[in-house]
Amino acid sequence: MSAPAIHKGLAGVVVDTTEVSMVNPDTNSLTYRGYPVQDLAAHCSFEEVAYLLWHGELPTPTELVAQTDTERAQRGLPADLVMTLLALPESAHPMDTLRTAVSILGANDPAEDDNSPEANHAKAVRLFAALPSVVALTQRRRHGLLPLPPRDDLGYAENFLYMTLGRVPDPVIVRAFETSLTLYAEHSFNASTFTSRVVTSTLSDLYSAVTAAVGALKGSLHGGANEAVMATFEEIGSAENAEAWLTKALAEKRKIMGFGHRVYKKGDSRVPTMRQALQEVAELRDGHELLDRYEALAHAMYAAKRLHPNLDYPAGPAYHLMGFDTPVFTPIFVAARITGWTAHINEQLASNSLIRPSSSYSGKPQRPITRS
Ligand SMILES: CC(=O)SCCNC(=O)CCNC(=O)[C@H](O)C(C)(C)COP(=O)(O)OP(=O)(O)OC[C@H]1O[C@@H](n2cnc3c(N)ncnc32)[C@H](O)[C@@H]1OP(=O)(O)O
Ligand SMILES: O=C([O-])CC(=O)C(=O)O
Repeated sequence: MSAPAIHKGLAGVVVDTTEVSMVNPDTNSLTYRGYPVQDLAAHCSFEEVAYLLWHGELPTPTELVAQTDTERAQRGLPADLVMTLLALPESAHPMDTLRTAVSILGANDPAEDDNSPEANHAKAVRLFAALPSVVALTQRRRHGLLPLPPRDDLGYAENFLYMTLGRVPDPVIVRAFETSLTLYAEHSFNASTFTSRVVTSTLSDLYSAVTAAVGALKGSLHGGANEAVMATFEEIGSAENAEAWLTKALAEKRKIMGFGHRVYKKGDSRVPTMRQALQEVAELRDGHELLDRYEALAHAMYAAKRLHPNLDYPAGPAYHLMGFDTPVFTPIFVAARITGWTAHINEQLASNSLIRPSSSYSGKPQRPITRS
């Protein structure tokens, strides 16, 4: 019997179809429900993008108002959830706090085990509404500040920034932040989305699938890279050090976070849009020196390994200049990706098959128990 082919990391394996988004590395394009992500970032609010991912079409004004009303009404966190989150150790990573918050929101939802599309859509909007409050709570706690109540007179991105930073920043910052949310919202069968689909395929509940997806996104080979990028810029110190820093890091066989991608081998389709947003934030926030480090490392990396930046590379420094602490970068990614994850959860349920691949055994041959 010949040994089965092993698809390590499932690289290149097509496991299902999806109507949610298409990543095309040949044309370097990404579409959500058929719309190029760059066009969505330029012309639509993040709330409209969320609606599109969930429903397959952009909303009419009436549909958008209905979704907005539901979302704004659920932005606040229940007091007992706030108490529980504040009881976690101060050293807890904000991704741990967020993962715990999703789990508690699930335990408190009487419809947790209702897997109908309607019930799961209601849960998706509930998490979409609540997650910015959790992210804001974690950042404010790091500075000894109490959570701020949400404002229902502000759009999603503005309110997110207001609750975290304590004020609505310049419209340039709001727009750049909203762009990042749209770019982060969805990316086909990436590791965290696939995780959510694996959990869903067992007929578990949406909150469990999202909790698991948060865990998958935390890793530095996936969403955690946006935080690791900032650590890299701090280690480098200044643009002049970038090349020498990289030579040493590569000699030590380190992975350089924010570079490379499983699917895009000629560059990440989202990077030019986020690089432009970073530029605008840097101009407003005196970020030229950070931009110099960004360019110096990107050039050195291309020269050394022919590897391009992925979305986490411009997003990390952009969030830094907007005023977010590095440990809340990946939680922001969660708040955006909740839209894509939940669209995939309902798609998985609509045509479910248990996800359970096979393995090739490489352990000891069968043997009897022998005791002396
Ligand atoms: C939003 C997102 O999640 S985007 C991804 C964010 N993650 C990161 O930025 C982490 C850094 N990047 C990586 O580790 C990888 O590029 C991944 C995990 C994203 C993709 O990995 P894979 O598709 O498995 O690519 P693979 O690891 O086969 O890379 C091919 C070669 O390039 C090297 N390589 C790829 N990325 C990097 C990197 N960032 N730094 C150094 N070397 C790298 C690999 O070591 C490998 O070299 P080898 O052939 O000598 O072993
Ligand atoms: O697609 C991937 O493997 C990772 C990624 O870029 C994303 O999830 O946005």
